[in-house]
Amino acid sequence: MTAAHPSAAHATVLELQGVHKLFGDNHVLRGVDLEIASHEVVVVIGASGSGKSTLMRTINLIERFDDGRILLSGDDITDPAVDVDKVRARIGVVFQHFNLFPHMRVIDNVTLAARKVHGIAPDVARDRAIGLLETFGLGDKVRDYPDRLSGGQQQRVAIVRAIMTDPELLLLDEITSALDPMLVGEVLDLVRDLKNQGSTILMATHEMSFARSVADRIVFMHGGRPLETGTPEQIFDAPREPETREFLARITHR
Ligand SMILES: Nc1ncnc2c1ncn2[C@@H]1O[C@H](COP(=O)(O)OP(=O)(O)OP(=O)(O)O)[C@@H](O)[C@H]1O
Repeated sequence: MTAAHPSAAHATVLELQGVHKLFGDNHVLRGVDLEIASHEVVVVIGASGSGKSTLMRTINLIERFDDGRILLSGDDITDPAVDVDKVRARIGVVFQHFNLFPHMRVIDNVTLAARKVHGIAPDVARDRAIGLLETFGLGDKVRDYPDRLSGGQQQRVAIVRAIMTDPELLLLDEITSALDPMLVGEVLDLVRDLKNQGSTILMATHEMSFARSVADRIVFMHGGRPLETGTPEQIFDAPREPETREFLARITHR
């Protein structure tokens, strides 16, 4: 397995410049600067409430933010004139809760937004969905309803849905937090497959061993901004900042 490493040869997919977000007087994001290169897997770690989900939701334009800029492959997606649906077709998102429609079969869950929001022709969407479901071991679930699937299978379906538009960036927000521990591995294996296929991924997780094995770069969020960023070895084995050391000691002993 060859890990993708950020280098000058890789184009920048995502760039955050001084992003601030407040909920009332709760100043959650305090000037976040972050760059992600093409094919890079960046994992965001940090204490509960440090703003990881808010960061994800801000990038996908679910949360309005208060200051700063976000560029996607050089395009300012925070310009008020942007077409939000077009931006969202370029960013795949998976949340903690799968949010599949219970009354729709897997194939329809996977193709719905691609057809209705992103304008992909129904037969093209269907062929692509079946191909992806087969690739990720869900080929026999195409016509099932979500309640016939395990939580891990449902989350894999949600990931397939997120990559239907072949997005430039995939945001994965605590995608294993709601799963039975037995089912976490199959979902993380799919993320590993996506990395090996060259996806560009920003992921928030509490799965530290996965972060260590898959991330090209770890971002430690603290005090509303990335306090420390580095390779997994730098962050987990030789953190510079006392806050990083304290966080890691706490989760190790949990
Ligand atoms: N919709 C909202 N309205 C008001 N406050 C919010 C909202 N969403 C998040 N917050 C606040 O923003 C802060 C950061 O929350 P966020 O969910 O981003 O943290 P997190 O790092 O993802 O936490 P966790 O690891 O528990 O998922 C918290 O203080 C939270 O209460």
